[in-house]
Parts: sequence; structure tokens; C-alpha cells
Amino acid sequence: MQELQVLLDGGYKAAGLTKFKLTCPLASFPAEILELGDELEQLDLSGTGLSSLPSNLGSALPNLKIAFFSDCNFAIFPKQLAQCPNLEMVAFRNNGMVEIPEDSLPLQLRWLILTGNRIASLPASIGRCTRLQKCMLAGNQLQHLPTEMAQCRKLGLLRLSVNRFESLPPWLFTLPELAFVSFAGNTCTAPAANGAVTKAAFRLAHVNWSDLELQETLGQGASGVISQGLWKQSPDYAEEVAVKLFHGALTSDGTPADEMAAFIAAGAHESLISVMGRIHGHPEEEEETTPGADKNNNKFQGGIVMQLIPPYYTVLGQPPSLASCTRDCFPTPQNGTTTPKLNASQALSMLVGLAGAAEHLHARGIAHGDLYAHNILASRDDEHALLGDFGAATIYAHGPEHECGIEKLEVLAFAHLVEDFLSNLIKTEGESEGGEGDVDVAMRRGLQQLQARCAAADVEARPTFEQVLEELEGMMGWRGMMRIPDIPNPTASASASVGVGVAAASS
Ligand SMILES: Nc1ncnc2c1ncn2[C@@H]1O[C@H](COP(=O)(O)OP(=O)(O)OP(=O)(O)O)[C@@H](O)[C@H]1O
Repeated sequence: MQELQVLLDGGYKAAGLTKFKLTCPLASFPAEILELGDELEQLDLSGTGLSSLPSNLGSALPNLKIAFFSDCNFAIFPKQLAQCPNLEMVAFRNNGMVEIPEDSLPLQLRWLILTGNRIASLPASIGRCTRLQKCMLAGNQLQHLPTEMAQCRKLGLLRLSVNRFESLPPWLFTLPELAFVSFAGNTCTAPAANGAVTKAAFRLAHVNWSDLELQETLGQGASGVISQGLWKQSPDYAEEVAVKLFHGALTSDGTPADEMAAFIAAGAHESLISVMGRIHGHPEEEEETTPGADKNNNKFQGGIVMQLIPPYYTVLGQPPSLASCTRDCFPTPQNGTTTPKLNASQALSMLVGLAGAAEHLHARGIAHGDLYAHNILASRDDEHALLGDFGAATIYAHGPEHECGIEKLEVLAFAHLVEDFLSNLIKTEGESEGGEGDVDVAMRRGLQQLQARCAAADVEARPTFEQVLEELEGMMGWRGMMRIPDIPNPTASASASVGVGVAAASS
């Protein structure tokens, strides 16, 4: 982070800074920032309270790629940003923004963050941002998206939670790359329309706060803190559990309250982190909301008790970076952080579990919305993976029309996951002892075929999770029974011996 006084004294003028950040209150945009010139790629003025930009921003900072103005006071999206020819990422979270004028969005935009504003409509010109991949619109007043947005064919992640949508536009289900969508907290997903919540809640334990003893912190996410704990169920019996206490009002994915509702509604599945009970009697539970309180307050929103996942279950991936945008990151030998990879049996077993978990969720009308490797805890030895983090989940049962489309969007997320397994998580030939056997080669080919069908640009043509699960289970079965899926084989020579296996097994 840089200092205002040094900037004003010209101290950064010839420093060749590529990144510049200030957090101190600013009455107006310091002209000295413009002197950082060609070199500057990343400007972060979040929290400074700014409300306007200079007219020559684009010409003075022609190589600006990333601009953050969150927690400022821009009531109107500043048109000057459209003049920045290389601007790819823009954030105006919590600005009280009400308007985005036509042609104000930079054309090179890949990542747009407008979470927690008061925006009632988007400009039609967003359709010209054809590179847009990630669009964060949770916590606004949107009822519709402009049909022109259907031209944003690269869109991969869309957050629409906590708006005013009565339905989702049909063109959303034609976007070939859209895989991660959240839309809880809209009229079309009103809790009253959902039987799922009450059904699952029925089986849920009532956990008294006074029966819980919190221990060390296990994880901290945008919506709350997860701690290890003891649940004292009787004077002589206590169970080790994980406790998540939800705080705050809105994350970029949605509200903690909607996350908790979806987590509870999800019920039990062997590849989902299970909720055991809901916490009652927390000291902050009864506190009144202060009238006019900041929407980002850290108010307690509820708590759940989960099964405790042992420490040898580790996350399968790292969240996307600025560069990877909508895709997870994985350790590589280049960055010196490799982890042991999975063998064919481990990978297939995990994927079967995860496809089953997704099938289980959609059978209950729940979209996970964030089906990423970084939200999966896995144990190699147990050949077991567990999906968690319901922060972007939506209970859509009995909600919008396009139920099937919602599932098929998530099938693309599963395709990405399979691709991540194939490229980053499963041992390749050189890494396996003695090279890959026929079985592993055929499994890899089977997964590639399945991945391609799950990633079909024609959203409707994608398989359902039930079909995906059936196919993966078939591959598992084939491992035991030497049965190989009937798939066209582009590399005939490599499959010659495998092909004999098919004939032998099926005869
Ligand atoms: N039941 C559990 N048992 C053990 N550890 C857990 C459990 N649930 C979560 N964790 C740990 O906490 C981390 C964060 O969990 P989670 O992703 O659910 O939090 P979050 O608040 O939703 O995070 P995010 O900011 O990604 O939305 C996990 O990666 C894991 O390390």
C-alpha cells in the first residue's frame, strides 16, 4: 500500500509502479495518480470515499487493467472508465450506486463487481462487453437483465442473489460457458415456495448454544467462521463437531441466511458435508437490528453444527486468481507447490461421489452454484471427496420455470471439475509407477468423453447429473468387471488391447 503524502510530494512519479493502492479518505481524485502513467496496471482506491474520476483517466493511465473502488460513493458508474482501453476488472462493491449509464462499461471487461448497490437496471450496452466472464450483481434491485446481455457469450459466473427477479431470462440457458450461477433471495425463489427447507429442517437437531464448547478455528469464509467444537449431548457424552457461525448481511455470492437455508435443505449425502443441527440460544440471537444499520454490519445470522471433517481431508484446489478468473488454480511444479496426485481409482471414486452429491442436490431443487475444486475436501486414502460451501447455493424447487436448465448449467461446472481432475489432479503416465495401465488409459479416455458431453455448447444437450452418475458408475463397474464404455476411439493403436478387453468382458 502506498502513502498519500509521498504521492502528493511526487515520490512515486518515476518509481515505475504497476500497482497503486490508497485507503485513506479522499475528497477528490489526486491528480498525482495520473502521473504514474503507462506503467500502472492496478489501481485500488477502495474505502477512500471517492465519488468521481478525472476526465482524462483513460489517456493518462492507458494500461490500467484492474480498478477497485469498493466502499466508495459513486452513485453513478463513471463513464471515464470506458476510455481505459485495457481495463478488464472493475469493482464498485457497496457504493450506493443507482445508475450505470449507457456506454460507460469498458469494452475489454472480463470481471465486473457491483455487489451491494441499488442498481435497478443494467445498460443494453453491456452486450458489447463480449469478453465478460464474471459478473457479480448480488444485492441490487434488478428485476430484469437486458436481452443484449445474451451477447456476453463468455460469461462463466453470474451472481444474481438478493435482487428482485420474478423469473430468469430464457437466454441465460443458452450461454455456452455459464457454469456458476447464484440467485437465492429473489421473488422467484421465495422461501414460501419451497417445501425443501421445512422437510430437511424436520430432521435437524436443535442444538443449544450452551451445550457447545468452541475450540480452534478451522476456516474463515466470507459468510462466517468455522470452528472445531464439542457438542455436549448429555452429562457423559460429547461429540466432536464443526460449528459455523454466520455473520454479516451480504457476500458476493448471497446472504448468510440463504447459505444456511440451502445447507440445511441439502440433507445428507455421503459426498456432502452434513449439517447435524441448528444452533439456538446464541447470545446475539435476540439482539435487535439497529435501525439504519450498515448493511455490511457483522450481525450474527445464525449457526449450524456440522460433522467434523478430519484434517487429512484437504481442499482439492485453490480459488480462481485474477488471471484464471472463473477457473480454480492448482499447484504446479513451476510454482513449486505440487501435492501428491490421485490414481485412477481414487479419482473415479471421488467423481462418482461428487456427481452423486450434485444429483442429490438437484433432486431437491438446490443448485450449489459454486461447484469448484476449492470447495471440496478430499482424502486420497479413503478415495472420498466432500462438497461444502453453500454460499452461492439457491433453493430453486418450485421456483423459476427452467429447472432443467439450471441443472444443466451446473453440469458444465462438473465438466470443469472433471477437466481439472484430468489436467491437475490425476497422475499422468510419467508420474505413475511403471506407466499407466490399460485400465487407467481407458478411464482417462472415458472421462474425456464425458467431460466433452457435459461441456456441450448446446446447454440442453448436456446430460443430467443422474445420467452423469450412471456413466461414472459404469466406469467404476468396468474397473471391477473389465467392462469398457462403448465410445468411439480416435486413437486406435493405443486402444487395441483395451478393445479386446471389451469384447471379452461383454461376451
Ligand atoms: N465440517 C467441517 N469440518 C472441518 N473443517 C471444515 C468444515 N467445514 C469447513 N471447514 C474448513 O473451513 C474452510 C472454509 O469453509 P467454507 O468454504 O464452508 O467457508 P465459507 O465461509 O463458505 O468460505 P467462502 O469464503 O469460500 O465462501 C474449508 O475449506 C475447511 O478447511
